[in-house]
Amino acid sequence: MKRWIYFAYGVGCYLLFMAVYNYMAVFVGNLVPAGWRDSVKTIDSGAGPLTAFAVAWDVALLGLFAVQHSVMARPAFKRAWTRIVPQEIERSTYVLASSLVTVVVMALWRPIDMIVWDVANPSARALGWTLFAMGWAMVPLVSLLINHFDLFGLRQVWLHLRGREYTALPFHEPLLYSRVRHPLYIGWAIAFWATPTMTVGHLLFAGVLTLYMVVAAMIEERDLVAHFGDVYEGYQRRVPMFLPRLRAVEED
Ligand SMILES: C[S@@+](CC[C@H](N)C(=O)[O-])C[C@H]1O[C@@H](n2cnc3c(N)ncnc32)[C@H](O)[C@@H]1O
Repeated sequence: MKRWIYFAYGVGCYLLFMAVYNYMAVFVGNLVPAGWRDSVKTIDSGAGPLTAFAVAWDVALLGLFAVQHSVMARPAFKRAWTRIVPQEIERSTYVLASSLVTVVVMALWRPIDMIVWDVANPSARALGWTLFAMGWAMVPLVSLLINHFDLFGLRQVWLHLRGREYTALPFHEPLLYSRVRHPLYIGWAIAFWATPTMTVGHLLFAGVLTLYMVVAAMIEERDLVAHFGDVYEGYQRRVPMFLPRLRAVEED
């Protein structure tokens, strides 16, 4: 019975994350039909002036997101945390906490409507939207490369349901991972930055989260070196963090 409860909990956390992820794309892209703009919150919905308070408020919300994400992902936190939360549902609980914090950030977000750029050319606008769609598609696709189901806690509850021991995933460098070490974060950055109309609020969101991902990647790599040892250190020497090397430059 307990196995089924854990499994249902894991699936529930996963489905909640998927719903939040889809709403986040709507939120960041302001993808709300005209008639619904008063009732569905987006990054730019409602008039919001540029004030020091609005900037501080939004940065504090993003700080909350960063702290939850990074602290709960650390091995030391997990060791302490799993004295309270069963090991099998630790990852699902992380996914649940991340989803709830993301909902809080979006719900309490204060839009700052001053325009930074607004592309007029229709082809350039279409290019902006194409990049936006690519970014939001890239995140789940890249997660499939390393192991989507482990990342979101489903593998853990599935193995438990089948009465099998959890095994940590091996190091690998499939497709994009052979060009850059953090393609998932590249996907997020594209999703946040690609827009034909950029407001100060949206710029703050994209800028702070991009900065956070750079710091998060450095912290994550310390754990990956501790976990995979020489293999990951060799990977660090061969493969750049975020920007792929151009072959022509490599051969020079
Ligand atoms: C949220 S994912 C982000 C992965 C990476 N930072 C990126 O942007 O693509 C974090 C987890 O992916 C796993 N991971 C990252 N790189 C990996 C690799 N090359 N091989 C296996 N697992 C990896 C680690 O377990 C890490 O905790």
